[in-house]
Amino acid sequence: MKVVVIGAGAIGMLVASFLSMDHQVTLVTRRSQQAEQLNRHGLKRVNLDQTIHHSTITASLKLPLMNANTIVIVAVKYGQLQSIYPLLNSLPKQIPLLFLQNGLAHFEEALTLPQNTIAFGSCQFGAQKENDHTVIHRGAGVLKIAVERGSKEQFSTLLKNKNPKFELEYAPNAEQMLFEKALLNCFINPLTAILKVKNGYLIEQEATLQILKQMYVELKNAFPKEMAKFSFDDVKSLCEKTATNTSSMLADILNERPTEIETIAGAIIRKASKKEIKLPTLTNLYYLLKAEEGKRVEKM
Ligand SMILES: NC(=O)C1=CN([C@@H]2O[C@H](COP(=O)(O)OP(=O)(O)OC[C@H]3O[C@@H](n4cnc5c(N)ncnc54)[C@H](OP(=O)(O)O)[C@@H]3O)[C@@H](O)[C@H]2O)C=CC1
Ligand SMILES: CC(C)(CO)C(=O)C(=O)O
Repeated sequence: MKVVVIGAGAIGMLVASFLSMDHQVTLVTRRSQQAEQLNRHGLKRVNLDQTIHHSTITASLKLPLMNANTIVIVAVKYGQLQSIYPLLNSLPKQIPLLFLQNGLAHFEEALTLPQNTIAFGSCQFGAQKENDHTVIHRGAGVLKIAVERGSKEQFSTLLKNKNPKFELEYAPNAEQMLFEKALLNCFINPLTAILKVKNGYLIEQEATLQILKQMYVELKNAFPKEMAKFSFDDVKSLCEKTATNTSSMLADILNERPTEIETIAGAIIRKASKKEIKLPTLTNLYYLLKAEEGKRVEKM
């Protein structure tokens, strides 16, 4: 089938690289230099075991011609979606869309698009962009796909993938899946971005472990049903599996880009606040991260 991936960042390049092993993939970039690099050198993936895979994909600034057998995957950051919505709006209604953002804010926005089939993904793995044509796989984990509207069948070819290095699975409820992932991101993303450490560091140090534990107790108190799905060991396990990853929020801080703090921690804090429950640890991390983002504005 034809797969169009919009956004050639860490996740877009990793997903495009794995899917190109079975499908015809077009990677839509924002910058012409990146499209040129990808078309000249190909897309290079550094696997978990350090082996190298070269993928054959087409890179382009524009969307390719699509047919009934095309899926569009949106792999830009939440803050960049606003610039993509007009493009998605203009696509035929029959083209299924799959959104791969972390956080909660894109859920309702995506559902206002006219496409018949809208799905959401939850990436439980790490990816790091090394340069415009190289991506590093940082931690094994599944890509969960939940179809919120329309036909699950449109994703069945994609889900037939049997690559053990890149597992895909259906999740029954998109909103729940995104909520659970956002909770997990609350443990890893703000703290790694504030401390400027890789994910694994959080469970190596007693001090950071204590912060994670405190946050676990507070989140469990606020969201007992959702938090019942994972134990503190699951939080540790995600840190362990993605130990060498630069979290997506740390990557934003290091590259002086806006972070996804609002759609991740902000959204969770607001949900708790609606229940009149405070999340002091997460709220402190939220403000520290905002202060870190503010520093960049001052520098300019
Ligand atoms: N990285 C990770 O380990 C994980 C990330 N995620 C989530 O996946 C999502 C993507 O994150 P990630 O890949 O890390 O982000 P990146 O910042 O690495 O990639 C985003 C890409 O989108 C591109 N882009 C922005 N605007 C447009 C546009 N209008 N048209 C085409 N491309 C555009 C950017 O291009 P340019 O470079 O030119 O600005 C960039 O390459 C986020 O929601 C993140 O939270 C989830 C799990 C793990
Ligand atoms: C899975 C994890 C924690 C990987 O770093 C991630 O979602 C992110 O970086 O945003």
